[in-house]
Amino acid sequence: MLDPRLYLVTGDTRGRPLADIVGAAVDGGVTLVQLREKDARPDTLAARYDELSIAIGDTRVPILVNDDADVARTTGSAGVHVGPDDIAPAEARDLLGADALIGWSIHDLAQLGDTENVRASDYLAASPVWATATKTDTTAPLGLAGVAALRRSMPPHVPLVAIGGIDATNAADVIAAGADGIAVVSAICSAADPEAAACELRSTVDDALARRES
Ligand SMILES: Cc1ncc(COP(=O)(O)OP(=O)(O)O)c(N)n1
Ligand SMILES: Cc1ncsc1CCOP(=O)(O)O
Ligand SMILES: [Mg+2]
Repeated sequence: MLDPRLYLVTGDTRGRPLADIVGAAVDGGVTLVQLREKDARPDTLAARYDELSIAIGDTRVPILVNDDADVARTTGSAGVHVGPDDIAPAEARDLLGADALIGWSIHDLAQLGDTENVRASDYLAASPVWATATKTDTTAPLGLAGVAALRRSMPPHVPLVAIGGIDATNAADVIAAGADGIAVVSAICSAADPEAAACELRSTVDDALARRES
């Protein structure tokens, strides 16, 4: 069962071992992990996947691989996240099968018209909500109004995660706008205490979801 509330996408750890950061973040309440190393070769990515898999232990938190569906398949990972420069979700579904988790980056409302790929996706990612130094080659930021517009236009049963410039100060706004979870890189990977950072983000998201549902 996909729990999109707090999604850690891996990134710069300020010199600390990635597996330590991911393990701490999962202890702090991360519900989903994506291994994202844009410059890694497939064998390096697969080795990193194995390290993360050990780090999360028996928590059952799913680990997805960014971009590379072949590595996702050969490592036995939970699935893949794809965007405009990657294979399409429907193609990833053919490759990985019905049980895989497949996420798709959404940049504008028009993309929702691609019903084959929306249907092939387990979640959609509003990308980016705000400009971020972590990824500079993005399309125009959607803002909170863009998140709300996507949520209104999407199939109601499909989870929407929001990514880009999200931290503890604005996470509740993103949930209030209609996201079902937040995806973060720097708010956890760059934090002095990644477990505490994850814990704060998770309770902020949980509180905002409870307010939205009350
Ligand atoms: C959860 C999540 N959302 C969006 C992205 C961005 O994917 P993409 O547009 O393919 O860009 P890269 O990550 O490949 O640079 C993501 N990775 N995760
Ligand atoms: C991978 C990705 N896709 C869209 S924005 C982004 C980076 C988000 O990083 P941060 O959480 O540090 O803003
Ligand atoms: Mg990509």
